[in-house]
Amino acid sequence: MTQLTIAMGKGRTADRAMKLFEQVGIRFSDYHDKSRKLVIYDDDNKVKLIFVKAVDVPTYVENGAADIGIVGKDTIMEDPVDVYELMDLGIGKCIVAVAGFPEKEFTNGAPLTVASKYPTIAKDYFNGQGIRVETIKLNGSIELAPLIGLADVIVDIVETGTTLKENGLVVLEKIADVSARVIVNKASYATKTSQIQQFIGDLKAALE
Ligand SMILES: Nc1ncnc2c1ncn2[C@@H]1O[C@H](COP(=O)(O)OP(=O)(O)OP(=O)(O)O)[C@@H](O)[C@H]1O
Ligand SMILES: O=P(O)(O)OC[C@H]1O[C@H](OP(=O)(O)OP(=O)(O)O)[C@H](O)[C@@H]1O
Repeated sequence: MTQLTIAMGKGRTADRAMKLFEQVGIRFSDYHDKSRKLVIYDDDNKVKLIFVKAVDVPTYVENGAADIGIVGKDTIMEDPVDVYELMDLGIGKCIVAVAGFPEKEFTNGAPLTVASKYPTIAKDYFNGQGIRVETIKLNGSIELAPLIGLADVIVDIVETGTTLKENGLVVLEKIADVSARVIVNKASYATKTSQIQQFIGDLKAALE
C-alpha cells in the first residue's frame, strides 16, 4: 500500500485541517493539540502527517520530502515554488493588507518604509503601483513597527482585525485574499496519481 506524506503547519492550520481529515474518514487517534509529536500516522496507516513551520511547507513539498502540503496562499505568494496547487481548502481565511495609521498617504517623494513578514509581496505590490519602498523584514509583532517609528506602514495578515485595532492601526489597502491551499509534489503526482486524486476528490466532496 502506498502511503501519502502530508506536511502542514503545527499552529492554526493543524486543528482546522484535522477536522477536514476527519470528515473524509482519515483519523489520527494519536493527535491532540498540545502534543509535541512531529510525525503521526492515521489509524489505517495510509497517511503520514508531518508538522513543520508553515513557511517551510513548500520546501518539503518541492523537494519531495512530503507528497502533499497544506499551506496558506500568503506563504506561496511570498516564496513561489515549483509544485502543483490543486485545491483551495477554504480554511485559514484572512487577508494580506497594507496597514498603518489612518491618515497615511503613500505618494510623497521619499521611499516608503514597509515592515513585513512578507517583503516580496510588499515590494511587488508597491512597485506595481509605481511607489518606491524600502522593506524591513520582521518575523512577528509586525504591528509594533509603525508605533515605534521603525516603518511607515506594514504589510501583514489581518484576520479578525483585533491586533490592528488594539494598536490604533487600520487596513489601508487590501492586497489579497488568503486561505489554505493543497500543494502537491510534481513527481509524487505522477507516481501516486490515484491516491492523490482520491484524497483531493474526497476533500472536494466533503466541502461541497
Ligand atoms: N490571524 C492569523 N495570523 C497568522 N496566520 C493566519 C491567521 N489566520 C490565518 N492564517 C494562516 O495561517 C498560516 C499560518 O499557519 P500556522 O499557524 O499553522 O503556522 P505555524 O508554522 O504553526 O505558525 P507560526 O509561524 O506562528 O509558528 C498563515 O500563513 C496564514 O495563511
Ligand atoms: O487580525 P487578527 O485576528 O488580530 O490576526 C492578525 C495577527 O495574527 C498574526 O500574528 P500572530 O498571532 O501569528 O503573531 P506574530 O506577531 O508572532 O506573527 C498576524 O501577523 C497579525 O499580527
